Amino acid sequence: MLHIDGLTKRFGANTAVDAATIEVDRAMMVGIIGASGAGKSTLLRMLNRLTDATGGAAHFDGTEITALEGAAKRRWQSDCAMIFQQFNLVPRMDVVANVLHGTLNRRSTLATLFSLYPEADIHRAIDILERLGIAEHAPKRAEALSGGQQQRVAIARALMQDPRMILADEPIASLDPMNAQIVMDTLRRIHDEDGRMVVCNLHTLDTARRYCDRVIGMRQGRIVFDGTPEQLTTGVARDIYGADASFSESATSTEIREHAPAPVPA
Ligand SMILES: Nc1ncnc2c1ncn2[C@@H]1O[C@H](COP(=O)(O)OP(=O)(O)OP(=O)(O)O)[C@@H](O)[C@H]1O
Repeated sequence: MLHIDGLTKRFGANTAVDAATIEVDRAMMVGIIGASGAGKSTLLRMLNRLTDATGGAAHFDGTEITALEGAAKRRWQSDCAMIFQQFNLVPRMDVVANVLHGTLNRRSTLATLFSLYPEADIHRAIDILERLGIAEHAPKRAEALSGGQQQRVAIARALMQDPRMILADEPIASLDPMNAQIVMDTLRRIHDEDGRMVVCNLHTLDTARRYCDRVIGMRQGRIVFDGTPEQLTTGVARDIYGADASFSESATSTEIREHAPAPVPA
């Protein structure tokens, strides 16, 4: 299914991703973890061709995606929808229009210019919003929604493309723990119900353990762990994050906890 072979990206003297090799033979939910700067975003960006690789190759279902150009490259970018930490919605546009944006690459420039959407697409957009539990917000401007709701709109926009793979780059990094859980539940559901492959960059260990079938650990551009959530022990995590014996898992946790009330000023 997805074969990544020696994929490398250099920025000048800095090697952001160093000969990454990953074999995924069936659609699953893959989590990529690692400290800030480990190369997680760069790896995803090479897969959806926002960034060109310096070396190596990636294949999806037999097609060398790192070699695609022109229309074939655009088709692939539509086949692997990307979700970002900052949602990347058009804030002043309503929710439905944001979701319909997911069809832009298969519509004519003229239709896009005049916001002419086929009725079937509008119905589909509403159906997807319903599925994600946010249809009641359809007429609102995106900027009026909470972060968690906005991220679900971004997921709806991705689904509108009917992608073969979803790449999520730190989709919960800007969310509070409650909304983080809703968004991760949504991504997991999409995987379970649609059988779509989901590759998700995550900051936090507990999220990777809880939601992913397979976890890949990156450190300084290299893949230093590739295994099941059960194999991701505290010792392994310490290697991935490059921390010493004082490494504490809670430092990378998004678990929902009761917060102690703030002290009342005297
Ligand atoms: N466009 C760029 N130009 C130069 N260097 C870059 C560029 N993008 C990323 N880098 C560098 O590549 C390395 C990997 O960055 P990347 O953003 O992929 O890491 P990350 O694991 O996703 O980090 P974070 O969790 O902070 O997003 C870093 O050293 C970063 O400074």
